[in-house]
Amino acid sequence: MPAAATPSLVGEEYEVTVGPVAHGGHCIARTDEGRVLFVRHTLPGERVIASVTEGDADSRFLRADAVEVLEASKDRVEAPCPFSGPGQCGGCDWQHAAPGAQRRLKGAVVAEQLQRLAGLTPEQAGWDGTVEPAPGDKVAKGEVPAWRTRVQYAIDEEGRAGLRKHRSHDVQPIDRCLIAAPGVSELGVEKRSWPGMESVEAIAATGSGDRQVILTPRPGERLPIVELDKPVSVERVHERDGSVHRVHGRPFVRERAIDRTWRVGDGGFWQVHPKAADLLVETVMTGLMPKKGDMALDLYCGVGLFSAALAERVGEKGAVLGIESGKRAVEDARHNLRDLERVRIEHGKVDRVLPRTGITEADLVVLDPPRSGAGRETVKSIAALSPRRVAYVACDPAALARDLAYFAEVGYEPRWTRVFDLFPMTQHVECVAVLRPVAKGA
Ligand SMILES: C[S@@+](CC[C@H](N)C(=O)[O-])C[C@H]1O[C@@H](n2cnc3c(N)ncnc32)[C@H](O)[C@@H]1O
Repeated sequence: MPAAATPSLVGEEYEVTVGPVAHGGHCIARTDEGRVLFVRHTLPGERVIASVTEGDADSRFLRADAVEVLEASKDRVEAPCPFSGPGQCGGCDWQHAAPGAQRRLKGAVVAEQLQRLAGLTPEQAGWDGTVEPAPGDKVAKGEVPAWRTRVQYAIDEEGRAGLRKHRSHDVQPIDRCLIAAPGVSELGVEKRSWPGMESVEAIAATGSGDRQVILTPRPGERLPIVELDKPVSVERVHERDGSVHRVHGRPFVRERAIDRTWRVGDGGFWQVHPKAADLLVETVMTGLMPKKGDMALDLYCGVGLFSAALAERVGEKGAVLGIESGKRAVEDARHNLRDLERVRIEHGKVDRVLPRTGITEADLVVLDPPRSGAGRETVKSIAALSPRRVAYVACDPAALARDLAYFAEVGYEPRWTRVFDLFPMTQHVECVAVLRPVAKGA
């Protein structure tokens, strides 16, 4: 006889006192029977009714939403966005927290990850424990920075644009997104119907005025002719099979950062916050202190942002090698850096390309991996080149902390770390850790 299915607890309600924040945009609570709950839409110290959204009687932990707040935290504010709240848009995690509290929550998560996965206190990581707002962001209560220069709208069965609900394919239709940059909102994607489409990505480039709309149709659907509220200088359509059909305009947007223009083609990575690229380059260069004649590596180099900054500093006697796995990004990087003779960009995955570059020593390394981080083998390959400084740019503090533990194994320690709130209202942060070899005899 097949074993009886464990009964689901979805919809069960528990009255709980909420404990600390955890990685993932939720807080931890325990039911009277000792079940662990990951509760969204709440804040540490609150007394809430938590309604289970995922899990059954055998689950190690349950996911839940705070559906009623019995005792509110002093950090709680009315969510500025009408689409935020239990069962609604999954895009933002901390709409209900005052801006300063959002940064404290993010700081607590970074501290917890560093301690748990790398065994580092903030002091040992060279971090003052603060999460710094991006320059120019509104940080007062009730103000929402409109920072998102790239928004991927999901389209529901009725052709309405919205954003996905938390951990779901369901779409929350919206009529505006408060964190979308003005250039994205002005396109009016939410105001028109998109029958037959699965997603619509809207991009408003920084500094050039370029805009791009990328459409992904549902299987078997035809591509529409699109008219948007604002002229779109670039407009492209993804076919389902992965090929790309050009409708009109350029197949890329031009971004501006570090006084250069960057071609970023279809699907290529570019930081979403308009201030991020300049801020991260400045932070990384301050940490690495490149010198004329240095040999520098830019791992996971995207369209070449850090490579350019390094090349300008290491001069004619130095050299920069970038490694990037995206074919289109490599083409863009080579195009973007064509004036910098001492830069070479290799196409391929870092873990495969790095051990085969023929380079046996490097003075400086910057690595900016995707959310999964770099991993032990790549960290070993970096250490084998004996760089005097390594700058690690991380969009996931868990991956950073895990990789810092690997760096410790091969004799590198953080000299300092900074943490930036480049994703206000969401749980995400960007960290930069600068590492150096552990002093001999230490
Ligand atoms: C966070 S982005 C950083 C890009 C660039 N440093 C910047 O700031 O614009 C990570 C980049 O790594 C690339 N990537 C992902 N996995 C990779 C791998 N295993 N090897 C090389 N590049 C990879 C992605 O295509 C993406 O361009």
